[in-house]
Amino acid sequence: MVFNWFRRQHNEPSGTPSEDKQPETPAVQQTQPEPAATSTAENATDVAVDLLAYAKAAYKNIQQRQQADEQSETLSDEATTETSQLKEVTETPQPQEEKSLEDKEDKEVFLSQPTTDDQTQAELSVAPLEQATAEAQEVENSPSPLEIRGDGELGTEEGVATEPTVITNEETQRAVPTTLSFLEKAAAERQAKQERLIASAIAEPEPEVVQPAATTTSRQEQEEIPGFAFDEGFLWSTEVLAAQGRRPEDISLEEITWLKKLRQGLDKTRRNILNQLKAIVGQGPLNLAAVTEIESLLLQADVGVEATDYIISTLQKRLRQEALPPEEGIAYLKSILRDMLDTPIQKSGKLSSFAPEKETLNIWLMTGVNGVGKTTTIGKIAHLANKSGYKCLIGAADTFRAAAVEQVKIWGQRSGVEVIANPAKNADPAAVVFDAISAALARETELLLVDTAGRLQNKKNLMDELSKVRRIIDKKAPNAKVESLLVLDATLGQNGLRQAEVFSQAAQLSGVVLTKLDGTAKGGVALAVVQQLGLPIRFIGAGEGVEDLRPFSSYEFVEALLSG
Ligand SMILES: Nc1nc2c(ncn2[C@@H]2O[C@H](COP(=O)(O)OP(=O)(O)OP(=O)(O)O)[C@@H](O)[C@H]2O)c(=O)[nH]1
Repeated sequence: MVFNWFRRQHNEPSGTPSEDKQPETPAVQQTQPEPAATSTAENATDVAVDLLAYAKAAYKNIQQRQQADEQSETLSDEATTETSQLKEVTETPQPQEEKSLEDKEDKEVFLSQPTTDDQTQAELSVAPLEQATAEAQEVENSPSPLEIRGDGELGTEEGVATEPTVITNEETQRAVPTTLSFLEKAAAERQAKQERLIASAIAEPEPEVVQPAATTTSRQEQEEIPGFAFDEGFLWSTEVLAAQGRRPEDISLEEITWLKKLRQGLDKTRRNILNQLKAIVGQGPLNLAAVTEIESLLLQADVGVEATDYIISTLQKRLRQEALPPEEGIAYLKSILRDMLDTPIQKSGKLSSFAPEKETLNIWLMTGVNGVGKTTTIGKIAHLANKSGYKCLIGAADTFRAAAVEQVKIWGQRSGVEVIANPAKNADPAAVVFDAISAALARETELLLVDTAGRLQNKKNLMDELSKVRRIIDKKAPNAKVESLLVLDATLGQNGLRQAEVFSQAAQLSGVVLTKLDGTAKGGVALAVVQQLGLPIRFIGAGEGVEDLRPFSSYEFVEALLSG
């Protein structure tokens, strides 16, 4: 079953994701951690233990999938090597001076009847392959130095522990009589080595001193997935996914990597505001000094005046009713931010997950000024679409700048998606859109991503061009589901929002993509976007790589911004 990266759930066998399987905005509210005031120290420990067990299970699953992938890769590599070696030997038997003609004939006969039981001299010609299989088996059979049992404890299998056997070439050679012919000697050596391998495969390692589960497991796990540690970032990411009702077996390496990246991107903003906010909201109703301090913290984080005012007044209302301990105050603040981020979607009555509709032509117009990451975003969305099983196409309608077409073509190659472009210089963007829609209809494309020009002389030109493109779409694909997404560079803060206002008048925008959250961006700009533009954020980008973009989740974003 294909994983739908837009909806973040598996597609049904029909290819259509089940809307009912998981709530659109996953059970965040219900699964929010209990407020500190009502939870006892004991159940806090229980929650921590549960989360640790959950994280371990998720890590183990990722690990197993990685190993399975590696094994299948190795096996297919081996199979390829085996086939090519056999082919080579069969097709072009190399004459060897020291071997008799008889030997060579034997070899050819054996290769054409590889299942014979008798060990002929010719068998040795495939020894490396058999050896490889035996070695693979050895890896499979040999116990890992420290096993995690089903009960989560660490231990070894029952039985007498013996030192793992190390086989040296010298030892193997010593066991073989020297009076044998070269080929016989090789066969005997191989046999001896195999016997030693089998013996070592069932040998037990020295019993380990059992360490406390958490520390030993994490150390072992750290060693087992190269470059992917069972660390604080992993724990935080799994906690965020657990809170959204995800099962440990469904969690992928990509999701963890993404969440860690997002959190890292917002690290600076979080460090700048979190502790101070905690201290202020934990002091009861906000006095003037507290209001001024929160205001300055939020404005520095690019939240913008409008959104800052809203946050403070909503917070104040609650704090006047009851005093909240710091943790609970932050939990309440998080809920305000989530509500703000989700409001545009709720108002529009649309689904909170944003995905192309299957078996329908979806046209997503990507707009935004040059340099904000529009082309990169198109490439990343195309990659997500491809991975999620959608038929995707890109229309290179940013003809204003010649290099833009070339750039989008490169992203098309990177994401494995075809690009429709017009080679003529300064081609009419509407004509490119026309061609792209024709191609999309002919190929039953489900998602057509259209790159549009951002750098036009003035607002009127921009408006004219975008309206022309919309007219073509309405005429040529009246049933298509059209979205117009504005790409905004988060590092530009309030300046970016001013550009956004121009586009929102010109392009009938339906959503925003926020890019470069991995850089110097202050995450608060997301709140300014929804408050000032009234548009939902649909995707966020946090890096230049093809995997560095994901559908926006208010829950994940706010956790990355405000969880300590
Ligand atoms: N750090 C970071 N860089 C990004 C991100 N998205 C895009 N970029 C970089 O921003 C630069 C501009 O990106 P483009 O995709 O070319 O932007 P554009 O809006 O298409 O602009 P033009 O190419 O001029 O049309 C490139 O160097 C990208 O690698 C992001 O999420 N994080």
